[in-house]
Amino acid sequence: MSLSQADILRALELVKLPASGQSLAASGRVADILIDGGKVIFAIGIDATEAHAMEPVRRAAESAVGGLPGVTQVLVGLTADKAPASAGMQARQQAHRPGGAPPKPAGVPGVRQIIAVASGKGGVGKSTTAANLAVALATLGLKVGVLDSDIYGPSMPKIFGIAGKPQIVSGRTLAPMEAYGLKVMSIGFLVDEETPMIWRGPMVISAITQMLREVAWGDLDVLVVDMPPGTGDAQLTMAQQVPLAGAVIVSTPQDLALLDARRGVAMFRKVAVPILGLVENMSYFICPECGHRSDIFAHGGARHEAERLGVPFLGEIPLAMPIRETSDGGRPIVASEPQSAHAKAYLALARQVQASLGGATRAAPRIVIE
Ligand SMILES: Nc1ncnc2c1ncn2[C@@H]1O[C@H](COP(=O)(O)OP(=O)(O)OP(=O)(O)O)[C@@H](O)[C@H]1O
Repeated sequence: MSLSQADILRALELVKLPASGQSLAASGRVADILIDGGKVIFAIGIDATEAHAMEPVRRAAESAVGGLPGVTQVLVGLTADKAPASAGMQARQQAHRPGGAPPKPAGVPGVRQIIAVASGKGGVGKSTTAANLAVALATLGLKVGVLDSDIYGPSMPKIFGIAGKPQIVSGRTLAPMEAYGLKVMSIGFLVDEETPMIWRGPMVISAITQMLREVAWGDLDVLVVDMPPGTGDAQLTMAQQVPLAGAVIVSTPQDLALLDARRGVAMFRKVAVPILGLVENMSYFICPECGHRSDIFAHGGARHEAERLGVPFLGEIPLAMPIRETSDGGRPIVASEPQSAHAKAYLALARQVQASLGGATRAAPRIVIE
């Protein structure tokens, strides 16, 4: 017998909301129920300020539906349609909390620092930079993890050449995959390529929360989070809900990409995440035949932009065939050709990041209304 939406809602009648005692099924908060064989995915709509209070409801909903005959897997996300940056929301938060500051996201046990690698737009080489930066940080002696939260195009399984699915270690906790001495978790391991529609956008926030907190990361010095590209609500909420020590913004040197990078810097500033700096990717081209260097995109734009914005400039990564080939072939260049000039560019970047992390402390996130 196949499962229906009515079956799911019946199971959710047993789950009560903490404040009102109303059943979750009757609350009108259940949305986007997707049934695929024994796999059930749905969302619970929340106000972003309720994320903490509603987590037990999310778990209860998962176990209620998980108990239905025929259900093999359940994924439930808390979705806040709007980033909690509206004036009304802030007023509500201040009314509830005498200090006025929204709660600081809890740290992840065992993980010393979490950094985001972000870009204002897609296709600038954010994931390639994140992967090589992670390997370079490990080369410097740090214990490093990579969390690929790019719901629009998770690329870490490909960049690290990882096939298969993570194993469950206990309850809901997953073991991260491993590659080149790094612990790696990707939304790409968890969601089928055909499934993502409802995960995209708001669902991304609960997906990343689960990947942060329900993965056995063990002891890590740095967790590098590959963010989804862009500066929309999902990214803003993520920047606010992950306890970030800082953000690295990747841009190419063209004016348009730099404009987007500026938006990226503004987004992290809005939620008081320190900007570790700007990286210029595809900065210049060195001809593999003759060694001649060409500044294809008028290189240097990101350095000027960083100066203008008052953020550190972290370095330039050339546009180079070996970077693309190794990245697309599952062998990031810092691991596969560590002596190459290209790998050294990433190592220089990693040294800068390591140095700025030494001093970076996370202020309590504060939403600034402009
Ligand atoms: N410095 C570089 N030199 C040559 N190719 C590069 C470089 N950086 C990235 N690439 C290539 O550009 C393509 C896009 O890179 P990548 O997937 O890292 O970008 P992204 O910004 O994460 O993209 P998306 O926004 O789609 O996730 C890939 O084929 C990658 O191998």
